[in-house]
Amino acid sequence: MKHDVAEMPVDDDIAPDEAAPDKAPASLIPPLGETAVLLDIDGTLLDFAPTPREVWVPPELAQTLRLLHERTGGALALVSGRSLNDIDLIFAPDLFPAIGGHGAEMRLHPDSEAVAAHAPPLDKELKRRLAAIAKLSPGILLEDKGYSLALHYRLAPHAEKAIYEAVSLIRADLPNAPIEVLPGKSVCEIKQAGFTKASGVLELMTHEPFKGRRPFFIGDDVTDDSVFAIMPDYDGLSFSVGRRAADVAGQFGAPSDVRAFLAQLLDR
Ligand SMILES: O=P(O)(O)OC[C@H]1O[C@H](O[C@H]2O[C@H](CO)[C@@H](O)[C@H](O)[C@H]2O)[C@H](O)[C@@H](O)[C@@H]1O
Ligand SMILES: [Mg+2]
Repeated sequence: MKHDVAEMPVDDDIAPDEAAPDKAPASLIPPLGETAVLLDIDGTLLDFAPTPREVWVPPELAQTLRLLHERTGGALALVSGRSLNDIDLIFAPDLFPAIGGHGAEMRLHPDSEAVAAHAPPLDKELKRRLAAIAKLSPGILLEDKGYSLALHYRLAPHAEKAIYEAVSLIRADLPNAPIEVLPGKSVCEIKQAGFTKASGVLELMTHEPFKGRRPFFIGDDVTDDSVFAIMPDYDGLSFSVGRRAADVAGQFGAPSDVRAFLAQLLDR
């Protein structure tokens, strides 16, 4: 069985588009007091690692994020497919405002316990059926994010087709289930429908200190396209990483370029 086009996985080794601006000049970004900094995590701030738990936050990046958070008056948010809990563990001891789970969760202030949840958890029985797909091959890793379940195959690339086929069969069996399949980088994720990174950002931008600012967003994956699409609504800018994308103001080759760019914003 063939994958649906919408379910096709994404290659994380695509060369940057030669035609797109290959730099994101810091001069495009408004003064830090007027902008909101919105950042995807994996493949944008952080280099890919063999497994989700093995990512590493360079100390220089942590310091850059702290300073940007301070100098934007708190208007810096991480916008990730990861759960908020996971984001906090990765960046510990730092806490940043964040949208987690592809828009399922949001926390506005780093010192706030309040997390707005925008979806019920994925059905338990469905999760069990999806989890059984991991039995297809050693190396397939399960990541349970509550609102979604991710099947990672970076360590079992040969299993990609079989994973998507097995997921398609389960979906076909549940035509009315409010779920969708998100293809990612060596990952097939099944999530509740009804929220996206963009719906999370739309809500975030209604709150202080984000409200009224000109945001910029940097992201690497197809799940980031929904946020690219809404940046013009705020007179904002988008930048992609390692891939071509519509309507971006520039693109970075790799996360190391993004880290250097963010550090540069502090020197202006
Ligand atoms: O939206 P993001 O912040 O970019 O998160 C996307 C997914 O990132 C993580 O998986 C990816 O990164 C792992 C660590 O480098 C890598 O091993 C895996 O192959 C990638 O797919 C995370 O585990 C997912 O939950 C996020 O949705
Ligand atoms: Mg990413």
